[in-house]
Amino acid sequence: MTRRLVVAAALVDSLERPSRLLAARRSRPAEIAGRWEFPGGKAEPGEEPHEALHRELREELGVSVALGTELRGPDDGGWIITDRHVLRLWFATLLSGEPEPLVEHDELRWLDAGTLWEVDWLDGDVRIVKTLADLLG
Ligand SMILES: Nc1nc2c([nH]c(=O)n2[C@H]2C[C@H](O)[C@@H](COP(=O)(O)OP(=O)(O)OP(=O)(O)O)O2)c(=O)[nH]1
Repeated sequence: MTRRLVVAAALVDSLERPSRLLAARRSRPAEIAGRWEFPGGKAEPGEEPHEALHRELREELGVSVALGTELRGPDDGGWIITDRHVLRLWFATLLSGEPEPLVEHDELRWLDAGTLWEVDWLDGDVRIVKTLADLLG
């Protein structure tokens, strides 16, 4: 089965020395409402992953970002997050705008190494967060 590509951002305070990461709480759909994730969404057919990610962050958070490197995962470079979706994740920092939960999120939180597990991450994201935990200073 081909999984749908979801592109998302590990939005951090600094690409060189990240210490804080932005997590977003889903407000819908009901099955995952209240769980936390990396902001992002599905790439449209024919859309480049970077282009899709800039679009999603603009729509969801109202920000523009600079993209850094990709945090490559074990599943052909991506991260299988559900039966139907594979995630690709890029580091990013803010260029303009202050992130707001505009659509499909109802809360945002900046987390550091000490608070990373205070939120209830979506099941598929847990192993990604474990990998990121080692990178947060
Ligand atoms: N954006 C995002 N989605 C995730 C993460 N982890 C995870 O399991 N998912 C799941 C939730 C959804 O079932 C799916 C992504 O779909 P989405 O609803 O964010 O996509 P979208 O913004 O394009 O929304 P839509 O137009 O399809 O409603 O992947 C994550 O960290 N970020």
